[in-house]
Amino acid sequence: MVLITPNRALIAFMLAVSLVPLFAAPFTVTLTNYIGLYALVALGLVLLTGIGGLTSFGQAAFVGLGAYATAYLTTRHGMSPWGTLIVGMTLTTAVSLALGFITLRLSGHFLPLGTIAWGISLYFIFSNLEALGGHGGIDGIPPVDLFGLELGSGRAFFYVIWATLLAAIVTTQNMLDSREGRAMRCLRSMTMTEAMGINTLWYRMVLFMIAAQFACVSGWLYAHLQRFVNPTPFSLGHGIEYLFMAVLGGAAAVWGAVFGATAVTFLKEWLQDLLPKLLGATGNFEMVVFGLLTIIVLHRARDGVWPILMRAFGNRVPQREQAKTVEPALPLPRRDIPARGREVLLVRNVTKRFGGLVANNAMNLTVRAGEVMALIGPNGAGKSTLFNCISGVSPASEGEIHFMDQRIDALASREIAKLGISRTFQHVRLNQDMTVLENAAIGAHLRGRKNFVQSAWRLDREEERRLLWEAAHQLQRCGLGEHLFDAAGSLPLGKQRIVEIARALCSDPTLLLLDEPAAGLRHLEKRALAELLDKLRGEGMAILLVEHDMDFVMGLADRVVVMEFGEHLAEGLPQEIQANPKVLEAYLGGVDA
Ligand SMILES: Nc1ncnc2c1ncn2[C@@H]1O[C@H](COP(=O)(O)OP(=O)(O)OP(=O)(O)O)[C@@H](O)[C@H]1O
Repeated sequence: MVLITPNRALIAFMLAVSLVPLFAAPFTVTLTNYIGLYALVALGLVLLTGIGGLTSFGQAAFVGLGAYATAYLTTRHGMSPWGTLIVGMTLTTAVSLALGFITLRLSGHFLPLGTIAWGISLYFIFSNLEALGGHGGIDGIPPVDLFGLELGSGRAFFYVIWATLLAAIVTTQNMLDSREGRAMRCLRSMTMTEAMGINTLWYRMVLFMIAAQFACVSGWLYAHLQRFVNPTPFSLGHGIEYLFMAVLGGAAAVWGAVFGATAVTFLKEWLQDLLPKLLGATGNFEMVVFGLLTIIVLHRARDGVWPILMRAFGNRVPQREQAKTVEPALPLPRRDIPARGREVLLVRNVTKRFGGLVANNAMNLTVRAGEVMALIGPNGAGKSTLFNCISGVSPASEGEIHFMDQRIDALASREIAKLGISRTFQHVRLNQDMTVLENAAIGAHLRGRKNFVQSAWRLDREEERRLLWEAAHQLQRCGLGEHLFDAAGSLPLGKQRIVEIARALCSDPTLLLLDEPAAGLRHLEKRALAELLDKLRGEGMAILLVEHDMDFVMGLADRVVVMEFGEHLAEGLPQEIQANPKVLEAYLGGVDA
């Protein structure tokens, strides 16, 4: 059976599309032009919604911005269409960054509401501004001139539209398959992503801006295809239609945008013919059908139709072809290792309150380079809370935390990650759909520099090889060498915890915080983990671990701190702790005493 990979599908699809202007009827050419324009907008929504988990109803307004910018500037000021494209994109950048900066910092419904407000406002601006022609719009938009060739007809302009869409698809796929793309694909797990040093607000802004740019370019193309603009195609209703295209096609699949745009365009044509005949009246009845279909898709096929089609055709790689080898590369530069025995972490009188509950009460702790410190205590003693305070995931209410002589208790978790603290989570936080290798590589994010533009144009390949080589190396050290290309979600939970350790190691940390690393592991796996941690200690790493498996802790830790009810109960060598009556009484309930 011939495997239909996304790249093969892309080539076959583009070949088929390129024949349309040569053989198809004018109506089909027009329809295909519109599909290309819609797909470009839906592609932006795939990034925004499917990848970033953000919803925008305002994409039609960005299309309008691109269309009106060129309509106004070419007809009123005689600018060249290429010049207006730059103006439109600059304007879009400014608006999307401003809108994103205001709404993306706030969680919940602020972005959808903000984009609705933006969509409505712009529509009314287009409709009411005299200079923009009001409801009547602007006509007489000149055709685009390409290398002296005037692209006046739909057939001539066809290739410009589809070449633009192709470039957008390829660059989007490139970007997603990179350090920048991995960060974007993890944006739904904000706590983890920030703890890996990634500025999630920045990446949400970037996604919002890219989606707005795709919409703006679509608007520019639309204006020069139609040679006329009016406010109707840029209304909120059309913003919802774009969203429907992305949801129907598959908001997480780049190809879902093309499929969604094609399906909705044909469906709309068909319904606009059929429904008036059936109902005996005219009106936008197709919108009712789209509304019902959206509910069905969200209920029955949350990932949209595209992944279902791909599975039906035997391809189980949802987004793109993935290489199954890791190319050797130069090792990444490492940070200086502190001298063995140097105090790396100092926790002084840290208190953490959740309302009236005191989860940590005046906790004290030190961890030195080249030692494994275990933090133990019964359930609910406050161990994970202390981890969260140290790593900046949830800041302490009182007290001081110092790392390598620098006070860190007021820093955000991504700033703390930059200094050299990396952690795992009690409840595993991996992107289940990404490969084990990609998940581990998230940990190395801060060791790369290339930005999303460089990634989109594949100018990051050397760095990418080094990052993936590092991720593969750390996974191999952790005993996961044979799982590099498995989806992280396919591994048993115990192994997923080890992936988290490899991810933390990819950041080349000075201090490693491990929250219950041995949970869910079998005996031999625990032994291998203990050997790995022992090796890391030997290399000078400081390790603080929370663990309930006493055999594991007592066999590995240099020192143990015991917590109870959020307080420091005891501290000492493992054998001292095992013999401490307070610990036996309070922690072990005196069972073994
Ligand atoms: N975000 C939160 N909001 C309110 N209470 C919280 C929050 N996080 C933790 N707590 C409470 O703080 C206390 C300490 O919880 P924590 O998870 O730190 O304990 P733990 O020692 O890690 O327990 P376990 O070993 O079961 O993981 C518990 O009573 C818990 O319910």
